[in-house]
Amino acid sequence: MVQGVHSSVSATLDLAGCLPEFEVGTARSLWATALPRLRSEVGADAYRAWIEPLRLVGLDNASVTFGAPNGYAVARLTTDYLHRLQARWSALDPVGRRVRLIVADADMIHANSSLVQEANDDDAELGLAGTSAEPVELSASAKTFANFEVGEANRVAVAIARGLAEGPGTGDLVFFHGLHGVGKTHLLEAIAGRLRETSPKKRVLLLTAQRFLNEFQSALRDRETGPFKAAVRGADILLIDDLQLICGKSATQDEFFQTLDDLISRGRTVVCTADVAVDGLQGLNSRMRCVLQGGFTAKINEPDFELRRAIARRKISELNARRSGFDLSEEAIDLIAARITGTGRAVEGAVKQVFAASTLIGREASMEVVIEALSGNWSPPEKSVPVETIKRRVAAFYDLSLEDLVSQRRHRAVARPRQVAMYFCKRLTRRSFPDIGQRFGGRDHTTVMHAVKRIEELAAEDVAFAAELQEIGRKITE
Ligand SMILES: Nc1ncnc2c1ncn2[C@@H]1O[C@H](COP(=O)(O)OP(=O)(O)OP(=O)(O)O)[C@@H](O)[C@H]1O
Repeated sequence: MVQGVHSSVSATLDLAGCLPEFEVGTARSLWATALPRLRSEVGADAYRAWIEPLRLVGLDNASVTFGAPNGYAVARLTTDYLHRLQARWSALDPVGRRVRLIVADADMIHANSSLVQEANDDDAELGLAGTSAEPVELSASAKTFANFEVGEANRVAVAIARGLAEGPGTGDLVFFHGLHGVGKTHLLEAIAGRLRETSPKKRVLLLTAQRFLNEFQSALRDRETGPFKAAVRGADILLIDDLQLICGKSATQDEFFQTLDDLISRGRTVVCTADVAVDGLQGLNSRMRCVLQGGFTAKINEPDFELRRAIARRKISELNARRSGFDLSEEAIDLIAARITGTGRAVEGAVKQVFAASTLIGREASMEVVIEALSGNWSPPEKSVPVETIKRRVAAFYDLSLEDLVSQRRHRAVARPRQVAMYFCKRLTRRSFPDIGQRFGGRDHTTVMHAVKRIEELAAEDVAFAAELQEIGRKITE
């Protein structure tokens, strides 16, 4: 998994058992020796932004591991600075260990916050810090604006996020909400990553609300809330993910409210996400509700067909970086986007499933492999409806005969209702594209895929058509 972050300048000898003593303490002083040189090589700003936050978190016979505060930092370090880190390290280490980079703590972004500092200091004793340290799958997990696909579903949220990342205002409170998997965390990480580039001096803290809760409760238990408060309130920009997790926890909510109040009154920025809109947050106290309602709010919707295609393409190219040669045809991408009608995470999961299937059998991801891999992954229809019922209800709605609906006539007055009927067959049954095609006058599966896509596009563009679809859907399922 970590191969992606290895430098090519690596020692590949099997050194186990024949190493000179090389303790963690030695490694730390060696790193301390390398730092001034690195600073002069990369310049003070880049040093502060990328290298200074690194912590030595692991050491074995073959490699030395540094923890960076997030996937974005790992990606940036790997592309721009790993060769230098490796060169400096190799010049000092008698056995030339390979330099590896991992995310030391996915929740905490800002390495200079006292919370992270303390964690690193404690962990350093162990040589392998933070049991939570997870190796990073490089391109797949660095969440940036560059790898976040934009469409109607998330355009407003992305514009706000970009604005914050380029230059946060003073005292802004922003609230993003949307279903699980629509990309809220991705956006927060993108904001944090970009801020580290544009404003390396700003203290950016990204926490899940769960982490906020845990840290706060453990501080309460120890009767020592001061350091926790100082760390959180010391942020210039506080990003809190999954706010719904602290709803109903009254002491934590109060603390969060005070934090928010304190930060905003001092012109700092707070960004929160949740899986529902403010009104839907159960157990949120009225003060918090009121404050959140006063901020900027943007909903991130589920992606439409086009956006799902873009996300699928993006995830394919990220996986391609891990196994070159992995690619999918446009037809296969259409199939995924038409069939996986959930969130970005669902699309990503489907692509990964195809990747795993084609890797397992050591074959190209042909259409056959894609269909096979996704067969257990179809989103279940909300309600299973016989194809004949769909055809009859759609024909009745448009005042057409059943024969017209399945005929070869291509006049728009017949072709559009046919597409609508195909769309509902896909949405409300488990039938495959070829099967549906067969039931509409022996048409090809690509015609059905095109129909689904077209209807989704029209519904996104035209409110009246979306309402018409809803009405037809209601008639079919009543
Ligand atoms: N528009 C998009 N472009 C690229 N990737 C996306 C997009 N939307 C979602 N994803 C991907 O889907 C996955 C899930 O996204 P993320 O974790 O950000 O969702 P979330 O809304 O925070 O979910 P949760 O509420 O469960 O935390 C991530 O790997 C993310 O990169």
